[in-house]
Amino acid sequence: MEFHAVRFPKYAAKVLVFAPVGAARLVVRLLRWASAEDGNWDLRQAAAQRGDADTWMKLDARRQRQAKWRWSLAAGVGAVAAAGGMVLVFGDAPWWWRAAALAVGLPVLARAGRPADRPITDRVSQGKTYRKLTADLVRRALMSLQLAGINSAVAKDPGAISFPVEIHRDGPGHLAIVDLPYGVEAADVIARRGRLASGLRLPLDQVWPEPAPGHTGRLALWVGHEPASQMRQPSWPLLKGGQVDVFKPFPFATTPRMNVVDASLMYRNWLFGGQPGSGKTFALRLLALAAALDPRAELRIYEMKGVGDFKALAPVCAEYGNGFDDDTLTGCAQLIEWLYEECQRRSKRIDHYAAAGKAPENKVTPELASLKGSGLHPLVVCLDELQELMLSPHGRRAGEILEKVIKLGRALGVVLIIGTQIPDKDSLPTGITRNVNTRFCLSVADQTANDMILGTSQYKLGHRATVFKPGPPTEGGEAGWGILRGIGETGARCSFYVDSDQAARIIDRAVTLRRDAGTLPAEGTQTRETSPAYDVLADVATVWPAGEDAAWNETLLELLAEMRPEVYAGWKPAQLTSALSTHGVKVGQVGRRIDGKTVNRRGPHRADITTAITDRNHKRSAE
Ligand SMILES: Nc1ncnc2c1ncn2[C@@H]1O[C@H](COP(=O)(O)OP(=O)(O)OP(=O)(O)O)[C@@H](O)[C@H]1O
Repeated sequence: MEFHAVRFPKYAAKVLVFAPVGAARLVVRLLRWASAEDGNWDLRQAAAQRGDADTWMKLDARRQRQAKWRWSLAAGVGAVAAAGGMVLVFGDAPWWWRAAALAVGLPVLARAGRPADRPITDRVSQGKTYRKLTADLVRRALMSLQLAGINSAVAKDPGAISFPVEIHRDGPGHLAIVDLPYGVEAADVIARRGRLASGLRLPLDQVWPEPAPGHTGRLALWVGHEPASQMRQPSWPLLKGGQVDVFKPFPFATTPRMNVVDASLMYRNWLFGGQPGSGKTFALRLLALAAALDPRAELRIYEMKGVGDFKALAPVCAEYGNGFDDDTLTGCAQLIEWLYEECQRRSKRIDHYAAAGKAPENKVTPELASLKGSGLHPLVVCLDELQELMLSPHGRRAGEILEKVIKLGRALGVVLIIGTQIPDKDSLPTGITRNVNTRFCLSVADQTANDMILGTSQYKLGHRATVFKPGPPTEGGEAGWGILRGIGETGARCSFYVDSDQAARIIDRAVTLRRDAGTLPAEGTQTRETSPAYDVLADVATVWPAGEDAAWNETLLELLAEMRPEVYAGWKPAQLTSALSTHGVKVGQVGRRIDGKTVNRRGPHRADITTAITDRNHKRSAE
């Protein structure tokens, strides 16, 4: 019934189209019948071909006799129909008479008018498999999972699976809240989503088990009327128009029930993880597009896969890098260093505004973000495929600094958005994972990857992005689907889909917004406001203590700080070690005799510094 109810407007339109055709057809049929031509047509034809005029005359006389009464009957029917029509149209019959006549008459006419192969109503058997969720069905499906805990409990007590709330309609589907037998966890069921779907005889993406609040044995099983892949996700509400305020929520994804989930950028850091084809880049790009639609937000993007998924955004970026070559990775590492300095600059500015009473809680406010010259405008930095940087020689230091930036940046208007394919601890330092507050885990291969992205124990709690199939929906995959944690309740979400052409059109709008606001970066100028430039190799060589083959980091730092306090003041020895290591200089133990005793501390050898400088000069002249 419900199936037909939703299709009523479609049926009504079809009826209106086919009814006039049907009326004409019926009139033609009536006239043919009245003329009685069809009755002995074949016999008359045969007689005519034989030249048997006598028989033909007899047959035709018979036809005429028949036609006579049929014509009178047809005329009668015509007169009654015409009179009835006149009364309905011009008479003072009550409105519901007319409505009833239309309700009965039009479908009859439409039935006569429709082509034989196009029924007015859709056949239910052709529709999607729709199954009203009943307690019996859920029980049967749960039993089919072959979970010992469920089956043995139900064998003893058929009421071991209970429903604290009656199964009810919830959006375009039904929701069953299920209390599983004692000791069975909702997570055990969620891990067997495929079997559960089989038990319900439904496609996988129509069956959405999730942990329900209350206790770990409580399952929220939502079953859609249609598979998610067949439900048309609405297009991104910001596709055609609109602006974003990064301090306010904007649409980001939909739930399986097609409810819109809003996301926000300010005071957040995002981590996107997933295997190739999971839709990670598209989801991350959606956030970048949203940021582009706030003309105050400065965008800096590095995509280290090198395919140019973010190229459309380049015109609005203050900095954009694409690739995994040495230069791009170095650029990204320098951006991270710059971010850390920027955080320090911003925290001084915040102090200044806090003292003036303009930054309560020592946080960037929308007012400060909009204030030209405050230096506290939103800064959105996207680093996609971060594993490329982390696994490069820049990785260690970049990881350390990025962790600091994540910790500091949130209150300072710096939003970091990170995407990675490989979330192991070398590709994504745990210091970073621990400090992000919003995570979107798309299809991943295993529990480890799941928990690296979503956080410890999430897999155990039933938040499992392993259930999603990678690949675009056109090929049966579930790209765009993932578990979103940190915004509202943790659960399965599908990010809005915006293809590259649409992205380019959105950026056209963003360019206009930024041109009007005076924030469009001038073409070809990728600027970073920086501290005075420094070259650690050259600086170390300059301050090198005369006559020494090796020197302690501490000694060097003292000399460096004297030479360039604005750069080196406050550096820790480990910082010098890692700065030198990015240039290939190894820092080892250096022994010195102090008060007659040998003291070992870390430091570089002069020869290594000289070699590194020579190598660099060679490389530069080769380029
Ligand atoms: N939300 C979505 N809805 C529908 N299709 C999507 C969605 N997101 C992505 N896709 C499709 O899936 C494909 C893969 O997406 P994407 O390139 O973002 O994957 P990825 O996880 O970044 O993969 P890789 O790591 O290889 O770059 C895209 O070509 C796109 O067509």
